[in-house]
Amino acid sequence: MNEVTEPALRKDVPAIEVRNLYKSFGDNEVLKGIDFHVDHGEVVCVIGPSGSGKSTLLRCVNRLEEPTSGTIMVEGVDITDDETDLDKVRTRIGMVFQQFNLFPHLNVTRNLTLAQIRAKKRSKSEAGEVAARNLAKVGLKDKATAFPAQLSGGQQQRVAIARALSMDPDMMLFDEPTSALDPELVGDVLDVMKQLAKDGMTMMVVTHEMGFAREVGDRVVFMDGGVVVEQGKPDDVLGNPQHERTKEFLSKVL
Ligand SMILES: Nc1ncnc2c1ncn2[C@@H]1O[C@H](COP(=O)(O)OP(=O)(O)OP(=O)(O)O)[C@@H](O)[C@H]1O
Repeated sequence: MNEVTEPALRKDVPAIEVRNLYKSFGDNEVLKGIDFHVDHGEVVCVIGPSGSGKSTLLRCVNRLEEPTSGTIMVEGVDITDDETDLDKVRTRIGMVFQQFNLFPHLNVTRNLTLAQIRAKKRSKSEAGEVAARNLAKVGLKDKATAFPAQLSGGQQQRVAIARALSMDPDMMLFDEPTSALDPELVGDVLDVMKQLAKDGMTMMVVTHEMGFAREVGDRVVFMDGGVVVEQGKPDDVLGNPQHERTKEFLSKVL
């Protein structure tokens, strides 16, 4: 079986580039002209109040939501163009959700190998090797045969990260990956994400973890009311915000 290989990664354009993006759900205009980008190897943390459109922006980036208008380029490919083969682009994007979305009836290894075998056409043994390598990366080598229900929420989220990594993504999107976790389990997941960032992974992280944004983010983007209000280096946006809306939000969360 020949593994499916993807076209070469374009480094001369941003990993993600969003231009003038609008998204409405019925009468509710949630994104109102967003310009946003993530460079290769960059960690961009998107923060903002509940309902500001952070998750919707992230979900538009791999077309889990269809934008109302605007352009989204992923590694130079226009994913808002109807002619684009979305599946090919999606395989380059690893996605981690608030709810871990593991298959409950499959053990950890099978959770990691299923998509590799189906979408990447890897053999079972090859997929198993990749799975083992990524489980080791998230510190869960000893859980290969466990079922999701036997794991803590933090362990399940680390399995979800390992599953995404097993598809060899060029970039990872995280949608509030620690929001569903008990506080004492959050650190282990953030540590795995920190290591990924150190290894050079391109990351877009929607998060309420301001400590993570400050320590790990290369750039922080503050959204409110469906627009990007302010963005810049974490120490600037979080430590010396320029806009009243940013100041007001940070006064509540820091
Ligand atoms: N599938 C959907 N159908 C209808 N409305 C939606 C849908 N998804 C999101 N919305 C609405 O879009 C708005 C923005 O939601 P979104 O989840 O993007 O915000 P958020 O900034 O990520 O908030 P939170 O931090 O609470 O997750 C909300 O008013 C929400 O109700």
